[in-house]
Amino acid sequence: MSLENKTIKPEIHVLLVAFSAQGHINPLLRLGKSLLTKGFNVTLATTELVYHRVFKSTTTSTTADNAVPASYTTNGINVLFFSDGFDITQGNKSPDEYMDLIAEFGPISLTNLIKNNFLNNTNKKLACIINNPFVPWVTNVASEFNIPCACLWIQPCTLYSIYYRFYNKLNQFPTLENPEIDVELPGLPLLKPHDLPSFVLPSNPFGALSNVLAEMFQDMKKLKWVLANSFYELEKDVIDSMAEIFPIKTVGPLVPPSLLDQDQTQDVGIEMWKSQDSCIEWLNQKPPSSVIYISFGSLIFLSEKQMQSIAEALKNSKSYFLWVMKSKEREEPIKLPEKFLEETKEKGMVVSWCPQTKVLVHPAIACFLTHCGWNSMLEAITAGVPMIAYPQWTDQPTNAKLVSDVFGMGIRLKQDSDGFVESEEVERAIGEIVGERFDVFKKNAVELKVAAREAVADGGSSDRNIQEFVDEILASVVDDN
Ligand SMILES: O=c1ccn([C@@H]2O[C@H](COP(=O)(O)OP(=O)(O)O[C@H]3O[C@H](CO)[C@@H](O)[C@H](O)[C@H]3O)[C@@H](O)[C@H]2O)c(=O)[nH]1
Repeated sequence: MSLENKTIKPEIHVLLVAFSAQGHINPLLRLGKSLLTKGFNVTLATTELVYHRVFKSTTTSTTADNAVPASYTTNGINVLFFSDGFDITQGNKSPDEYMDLIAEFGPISLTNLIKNNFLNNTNKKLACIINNPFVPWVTNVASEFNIPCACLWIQPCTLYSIYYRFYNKLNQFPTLENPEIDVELPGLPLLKPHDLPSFVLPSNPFGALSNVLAEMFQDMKKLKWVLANSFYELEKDVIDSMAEIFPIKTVGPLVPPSLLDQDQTQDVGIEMWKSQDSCIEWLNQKPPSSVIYISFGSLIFLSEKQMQSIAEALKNSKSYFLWVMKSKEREEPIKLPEKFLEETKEKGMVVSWCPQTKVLVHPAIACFLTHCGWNSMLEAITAGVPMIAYPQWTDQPTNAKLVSDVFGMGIRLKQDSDGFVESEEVERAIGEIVGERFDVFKKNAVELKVAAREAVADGGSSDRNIQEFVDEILASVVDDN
């Protein structure tokens, strides 16, 4: 079924609502792009904070310095900004403070945005709202207007299953009294406490974020669909295990089109930092599969001691390396371990931000030392690059378990109880992954790379799921009329 062969008069709109983070916005925008090609009108609503941090530099708004434009368009998707109550002139907020603020101001701002942009216009039919985790209140706004709501889950389906079962008390998890128990869940290998997401551990210090997840998973009835940025062939067993409980439909990988051999000019993703593209020139001079790429995503800043330990390992290893070392603030100079750059100038390059997806597909890359953020992992999977997992918090420990024990495309570093990794361990892991076992990891990685392309190709599992979702939205519009 397509929009053209229906006799619906008003324009059919889909509204995407994203939390203020690049890793949340980009998968939603890419799903929006697919819906655009199916004939829907697509709008992204995100916070004014995102406008100031990301879009401001790319718009040609003539408004006063801190004023937010009424709307903005990126590759066919309309972008609207709503207030999260955050005043950018007042400095940063802790995650807990920010979650409280957005939960208080978000629902009112979004309600007004929907009324002003959709409900006051009889030519527009808002057929579906799609949110993502960390803005669970969006489902309440949608149900007040009686608009069907979907959630795009932006972590592995494995995490969806774990959280669903944990927050609804379906299985046994570690407790304060019994912190060391292993967890056995359908479709997954046995999970030790250090394989579990930090939010489900009794030691979890991230109260507000965990509460927001609890709110989502304990009140799923307002969600008509749960979609996932993953693909069926990657997490088949765990997806099947949720089918009878609360199904999740994979629609990914929602990665830049270039990673899937598609037209990159059609990408809708945003970038939080300007990348140092000179690293591609540098990679061009290196032999195939000779460089270790190291990056810990957009949120994590390692301790000085940990950076020294990794630096020591890179200095001693025989491989070349490309290391993304973010500065806390964009303008600040990067803090490098003493003499490190000088000692390694023949074999390494350090940048503050790189074009990661171009780096991962470069033939010179041998493996990726990663914190296991799900966007980075999906990019590595689609590029067919083996990984060394160095997880820190939230979903990352479980993602690391997937790398080593489910996807078979890498190994996890041995960490002490504080998460610290000794330099010898990093050196050992690099030796292991680029040594004898490289061919096995690479073979598994390439198989998943092929499966990812098949999933998004015409008639593939994700393509079929998107079409099914589209048909169901259209059916609900027709029922409504
Ligand atoms: O130099 C760099 C480094 C990173 N990236 C991009 O930045 C994104 C990083 O995303 P991700 O790997 O998901 O890491 P985080 O930004 O840390 O993501 C947060 O959000 C993810 C999705 O919910 C979770 O899986 C993570 O644990 C959480 O930390 C990726 O698209 C990278 O391509 C660049 O473009 N250049």
